[in-house]
Amino acid sequence: MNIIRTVRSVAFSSIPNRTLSTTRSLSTPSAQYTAFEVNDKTGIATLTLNRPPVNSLNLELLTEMRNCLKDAETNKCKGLIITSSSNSVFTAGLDLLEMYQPQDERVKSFWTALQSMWMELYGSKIPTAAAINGHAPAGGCLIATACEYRVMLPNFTIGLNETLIGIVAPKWFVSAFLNVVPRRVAEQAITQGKLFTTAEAHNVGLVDDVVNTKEEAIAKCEQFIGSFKNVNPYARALTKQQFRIKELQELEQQREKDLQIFLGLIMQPSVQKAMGIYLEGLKKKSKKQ
Ligand SMILES: CCCCCCCCCCCC/C=C/CC(=O)SCCNC(=O)CCNC(=O)[C@H](O)C(C)(C)COP(=O)(O)OP(=O)(O)OC[C@H]1O[C@@H](n2cnc3c(N)ncnc32)[C@H](O)[C@@H]1OP(=O)(O)O
Repeated sequence: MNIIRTVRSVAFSSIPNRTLSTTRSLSTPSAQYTAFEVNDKTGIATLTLNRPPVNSLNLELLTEMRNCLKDAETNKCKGLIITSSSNSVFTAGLDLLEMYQPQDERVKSFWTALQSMWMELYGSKIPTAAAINGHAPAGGCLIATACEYRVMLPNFTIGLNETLIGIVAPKWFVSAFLNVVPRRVAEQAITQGKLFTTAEAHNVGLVDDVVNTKEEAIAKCEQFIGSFKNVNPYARALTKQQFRIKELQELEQQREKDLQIFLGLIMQPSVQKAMGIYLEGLKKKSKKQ
């Protein structure tokens, strides 16, 4: 079996030491917000998001994620699992501070990094799975729906809630959502900015399974990835591509236009105002806790 040696990781205290002796993780100074480990026995890579308190996706985290995804594919990992080091948040979605009163060059790099990360994940040749061990609003849901399989822990929420913040979920956010949820359910939910509870998400097919612990979630993801063990990886990748190529090509061809639409929307004074109020509300809530 191909033993994977090139991995990125950071040492951080919030993740308990794995007892699995076959998991290899090397430290690289550039990885600040992610841990990337590959199990030498199964060949499955795990990418753990670790940007406390809520894994909000800023430019650096998005860039690290993309690098890990590339590494997993280059090293021919058997599959990739995405999870979080937090006990309550998978990811709170895009870092609102990147979009609120932004700096011109940084916000452009930020959106470009999001596009790149999504294309890498959505178009990944290897099987991908999300172990959703906490809330997954907006960009969190985007990451989950880009994967091929989702398992979630109870009593959390997931969905595209952009309209509630006064922003619009871009077309590629919606198309990935539509892959897993019937059109009518999707239209209603996304226009309402609905966040589904775990049970509701399971009911509409937004998540495939519900389990009680993170360990069980990882095991389910491993099981999903293991289900391809007798399938030719090349044939699998090309077949997956047939399902996903349209959205990937669309975004690839429209990247600049998508960026300009994003900038045009978030720079509108009414959108900035709505985002400011939303952020204020989050901060007040956080102080009360
Ligand atoms: C014509 C049509 C054209 C269409 C074109 C479209 C163009 C594009 C438009 C733009 C699209 C932009 C897309 C955006 C997608 C997103 O992902 S936006 C982000 C959405 N995220 C959320 O709404 C989640 C907000 N957070 C929460 O609900 C909660 O934090 C939580 C449930 C995730 C966790 O709760 P809890 O554990 O109780 O933590 P808190 O106390 O709430 O938070 C702690 C701390 O974190 C800050 N924070 C939370 N979320 C974010 C975030 N997303 N970004 C930045 N910061 C965040 C929060 O303020 C607290 O901070 P302090 O400790 O008070 O400093």
